[in-house]
Amino acid sequence: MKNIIVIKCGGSTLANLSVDFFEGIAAMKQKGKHPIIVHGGGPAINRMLEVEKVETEFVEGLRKTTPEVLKTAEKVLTGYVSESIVSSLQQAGVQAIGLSGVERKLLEGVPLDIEKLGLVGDIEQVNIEVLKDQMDAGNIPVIAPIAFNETYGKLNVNADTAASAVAKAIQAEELIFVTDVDGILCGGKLEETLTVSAVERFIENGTIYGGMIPKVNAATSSLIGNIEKVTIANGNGKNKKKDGTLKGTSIVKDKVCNTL
Ligand SMILES: Nc1ncnc2c1ncn2[C@@H]1O[C@H](COP(=O)(O)OP(=O)(O)O)[C@@H](O)[C@H]1O
Ligand SMILES: CC(=O)N[C@@H](CCC(=O)OP(=O)(O)O)C(=O)O
Repeated sequence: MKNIIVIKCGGSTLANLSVDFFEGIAAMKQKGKHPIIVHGGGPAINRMLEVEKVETEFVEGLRKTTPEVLKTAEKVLTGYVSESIVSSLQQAGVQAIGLSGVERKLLEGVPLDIEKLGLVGDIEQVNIEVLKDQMDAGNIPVIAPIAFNETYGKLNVNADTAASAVAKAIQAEELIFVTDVDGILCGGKLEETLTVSAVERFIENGTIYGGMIPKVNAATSSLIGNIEKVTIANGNGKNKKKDGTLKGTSIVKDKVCNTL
């Protein structure tokens, strides 16, 4: 679909998102773009698990998910986090609707490795009709990364992975990861544009680590089909271009060498 922009709001930055940020999304819609939000909520899940005295562990950037952890993750993501984004968008003057990935099988998942990660999924299919129906009704979809699975019922999905799957399936023109840093930093300096192979080198030499790894992997895997531009930017709103769009790191395809 034309003019679709998928915006992934990282849990790291949700508390810092300003009125200005949500008004920016409302302005996008008023200009004829179709924003879709996919959100995380890792820190909020951590806080709730602490209150509930449930232990949690990350394996290669992914939360090992027992049935108990899944219950809490779902409650936090589809409840508190989703509702606060929906209400902020509505305060900015646009209609929004919270959707769990389970809703009408919006996100269909497959377990990655039950033994190692428990109920953690990758996305096998995105049923974009669910999104189209909401957009046709004038609503901005706000998606929580819980996927449906026939065997296990529900799976916990990394929100960067979910955003990338949604962007690819709906053929978005742009994917933006909003996080708590200005973009990809190298020696403290912001890299404004990086090619896929430069990103791979940065992972190899340790410049990119931790939570940035699933994000850049999701970013590079999105650079197929319609998506020409993937940006990683800060949600604090301090880093803006003259036209009001967020400044950050753009990840672009490697130039194809013409060997003829
Ligand atoms: N090269 C890098 N440049 C910037 N941040 C990096 C880099 N490598 C790792 N990071 C880390 O990635 C974090 C963002 O990922 P994460 O915490 O998972 O955010 P989110 O919740 O937004 O998905 C940053 O806060 C930073 O600690
Ligand atoms: C499998 C897995 O790790 N799921 C994540 C889902 C939320 C998420 O990805 O939130 P951020 O965007 O804040 O990282 C979790 O349970 O924390």
